[in-house]
Amino acid sequence: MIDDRAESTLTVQVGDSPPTRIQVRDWTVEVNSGPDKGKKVTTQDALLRVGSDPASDLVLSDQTVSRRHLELERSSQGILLRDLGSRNGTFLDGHRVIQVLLQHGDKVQLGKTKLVIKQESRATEVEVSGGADAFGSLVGTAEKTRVVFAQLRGIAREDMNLLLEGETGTGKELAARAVHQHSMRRHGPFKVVDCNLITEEKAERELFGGLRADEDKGAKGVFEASQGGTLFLDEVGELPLSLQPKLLRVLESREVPSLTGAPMPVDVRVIASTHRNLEEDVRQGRFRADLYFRLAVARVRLPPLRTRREDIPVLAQSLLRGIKSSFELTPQTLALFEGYDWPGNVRELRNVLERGALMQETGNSSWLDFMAQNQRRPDGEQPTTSVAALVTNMPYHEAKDRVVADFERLYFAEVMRESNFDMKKAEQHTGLSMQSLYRLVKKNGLRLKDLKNAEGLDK
Ligand SMILES: Nc1ncnc2c1ncn2[C@@H]1O[C@H](COP(=O)(O)OP(=O)(O)OP(=O)(O)O)[C@@H](O)[C@H]1O
Repeated sequence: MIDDRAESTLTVQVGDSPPTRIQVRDWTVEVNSGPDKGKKVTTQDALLRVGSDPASDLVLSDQTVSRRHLELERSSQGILLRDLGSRNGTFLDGHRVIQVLLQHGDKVQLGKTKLVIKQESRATEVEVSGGADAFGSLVGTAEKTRVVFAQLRGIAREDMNLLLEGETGTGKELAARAVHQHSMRRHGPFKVVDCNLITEEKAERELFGGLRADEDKGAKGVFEASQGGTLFLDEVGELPLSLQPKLLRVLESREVPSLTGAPMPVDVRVIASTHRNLEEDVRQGRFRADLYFRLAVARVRLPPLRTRREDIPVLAQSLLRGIKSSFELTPQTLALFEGYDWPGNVRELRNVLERGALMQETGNSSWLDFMAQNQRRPDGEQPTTSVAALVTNMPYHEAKDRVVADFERLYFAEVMRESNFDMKKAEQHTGLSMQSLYRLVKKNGLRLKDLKNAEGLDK
């Protein structure tokens, strides 16, 4: 449907404007009534997820609340609420809302729960680069991204442990590498441990060292191998509870057992990552509080790509350079990318570009086709559909709503861009009435100021 032949190509310069200082303000979401009354979260993060899923930032026990019910995003205009296809809906002043800009003090109803959203007066000033920015191999241009880079730059200089939070594919491992490269440990080793794979038996041998079998005598534990450098504990929330005290002991004593059993000092900075809400895991007894505080001396949250769409052009350019493809990005393609939600974040964008480059070579250029085909499991082995990847762990109605919402967003983004936001053309193309079209276009977040010829509407 969309012609991907290049009309113009886009180039983005990194670091081309002087730095500016911006204020990052705290904001609070508090449960005003319902089963979790009194529970609250205060944050400087750009995004806060609310639901009954334990990975949410505000976890509700209210059974009428969906697992992924809504998300709140701080933007320059205020707090933007997005219902994530919840089963029982989200209400503001008695009206069901899909997406709405909240005012300070607004009360939002979801199930039996009422939330109040407040902007706090406390603010921190952060110096960020102007324009586009980079930190190690991470690139970005959105203000949120530049704030994250400024935080990481500051933390890299200090020798403290760091916890990186964020959804899959948001760049946590790249961020850890970049912090290492910008720290005084940069000439030392950078080692990665995937905590998903650590079992009790493996932990003694591979993680902490000591107690090695004869055939392993020459092998070092990973703490010892990271001596003078950085150890990245990927998905630390998956570390079995039984091993957590051992890790805590090493972090506190800065020693691991040597071959002789005598303690050996280790000088290692630990950076951990998680896609979970570890604070909630601590509350639920799934993660030790003392270990959490040791790891999260500094904490940085990498925002999902859907909340920093301005990053997409510069990211796409940079990823294409990495793929070494001659593939050209047209404004239409970028517009389509910017209208998509990227549940797999930057990794998914990279996969789409790799697939796009391949499809271009084979003469097939339908973006919709390959956006739909794009969803594969992170290990890249077992092909699956976008639908299955997103929703298999949700109840049926929630899953269905979510899939329909995703389809609508993609469909209307493409139709409106193809028709150059001409409502009459879009009406003919979709076969919908002007009223329905208008409602669906608006619901799916397309900019009203771009719409043309929207006559005959009963607004
Ligand atoms: N800001 C960025 N700039 C450039 N590339 C990025 C950026 N963020 C992520 N990427 C790309 O996305 C891929 C995934 O990043 P990374 O492995 O660091 O994510 P992650 O958050 O650690 O994911 P997971 O939690 O699934 O392990 C990287 O290989 C890189 O290509």
